[in-house]
Amino acid sequence: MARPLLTTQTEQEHSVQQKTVGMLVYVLRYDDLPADDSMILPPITREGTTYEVGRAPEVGPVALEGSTLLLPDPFVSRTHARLVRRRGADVIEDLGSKLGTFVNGKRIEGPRVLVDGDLLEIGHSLFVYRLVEPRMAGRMASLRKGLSHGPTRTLCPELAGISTDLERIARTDQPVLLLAETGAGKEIAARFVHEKSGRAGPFVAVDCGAIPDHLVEGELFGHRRGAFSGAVEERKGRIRSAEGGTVFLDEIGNLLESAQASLLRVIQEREVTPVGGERPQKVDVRWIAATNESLFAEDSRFRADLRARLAGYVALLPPLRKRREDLGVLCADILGKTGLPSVAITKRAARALFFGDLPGNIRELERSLSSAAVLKGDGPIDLPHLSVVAARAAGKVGARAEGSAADASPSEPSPSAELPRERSTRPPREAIEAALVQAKRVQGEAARLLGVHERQLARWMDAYGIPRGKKSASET
Ligand SMILES: Nc1ncnc2c1ncn2[C@@H]1O[C@H](COP(=O)(O)OP(=O)(O)OP(=O)(O)O)[C@@H](O)[C@H]1O
Repeated sequence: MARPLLTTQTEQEHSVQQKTVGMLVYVLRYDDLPADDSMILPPITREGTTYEVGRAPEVGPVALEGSTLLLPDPFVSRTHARLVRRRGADVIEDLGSKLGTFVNGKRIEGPRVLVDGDLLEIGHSLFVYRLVEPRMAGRMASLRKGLSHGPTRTLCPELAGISTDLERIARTDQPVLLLAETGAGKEIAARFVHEKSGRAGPFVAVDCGAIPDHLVEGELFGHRRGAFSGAVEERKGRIRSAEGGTVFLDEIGNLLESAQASLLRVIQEREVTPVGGERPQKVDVRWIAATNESLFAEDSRFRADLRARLAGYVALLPPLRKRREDLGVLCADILGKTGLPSVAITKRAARALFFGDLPGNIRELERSLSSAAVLKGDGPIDLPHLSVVAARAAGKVGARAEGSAADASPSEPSPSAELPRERSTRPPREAIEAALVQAKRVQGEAARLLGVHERQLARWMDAYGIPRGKKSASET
């Protein structure tokens, strides 16, 4: 008879272990942002397995030797911290390091269960912890440095999954609809599809939100000479310019309703009639559309039939705050363009920039880092060099202090204003269950493992319908 995997576990614990696997990603070092040495560590799948993290004896690349991760970081103690899989959860413990181990900007006092998206600082080295499906965790770990995604790479499991799908879809004629927040990399993804499509024609991007209303149809479909006043010569239009290639309709949600109807006809009939023309012209293009609006909302003014035409494959690209494991690659890509051999950032500035919501996504990161790299002079990037972060922090402080915005110095924002609020978002059910299992169902202990107040844990347990645990270890 086959032996159960873990004979001491209850069924509930076992299912917690099966659903997701922890994936620890070494992201970057504050003292060398463009180093481009991010690495996905093999997942810990067996009970009791441990990683130790310590300082590398010499300067060199980050190295995994057996189960020890060696960081070339002078702020890391020789034996600094340990990650251990215990009762279906991954737990981080400080091993008496000199400078401590931090989760989401807070020094840990004892063992701490990690949950999806946690930001771990060991010395000046930043890690992101993700919970992913076991199959995906294995795949990502085998890639180690991430999956290539156009001109860049990704270590984010969700984006890697989308990127793989996009590469396969690229070889078909299926239209692609990219949904993402502003600056999250829609155009990069669209160019990736074009590159992988093997289509010989050009990639033509059209910003549907930037064309004045009265010019939209002429711009897209072209016009005959004399079609309207000002049409002094014939124009091909953007769609026919992409013949044999790809049309990328950015901000499609802003397209005029009349143009939506014409575009629908073009996609259906595969022919374009220029403004003022009578004879339609055949066109062979691949359609990619993108928007940061919800075209699927009930009150959307976007035509459902056009949406259905464009949505051959729909990709929901994650915002940067959900893929912080890519920060190392992005910093290297962005700072690589500056030509600076090495760029450092102070810990407080790193927290303000990397731990915040980053509503402008990659574009915000790009602008912040590029200008900070100029402003910093010979030293590291510090808070006063991060003008966007500073302005936002000042805005928040101002909003809170009702009319006292002037009190908030834009050159010295409070880093805490940008830090994610301590576990205000509900972790997944399995993380809560794992903490309860680990704490032998003593709620106070489970709350401590999760880094929240006991009352907060109780609210989450109620929301998930998890039965209440024990008030103390002595309670039966
Ligand atoms: N890997 C990368 N390395 C460096 N810069 C990047 C990377 N990915 C994206 N960017 C930059 O981030 C910015 C936003 O990327 P992109 O234009 O693809 O996003 P978008 O979602 O299309 O933006 P928008 O919503 O404004 O149309 C661009 O300036 C782009 O050059």
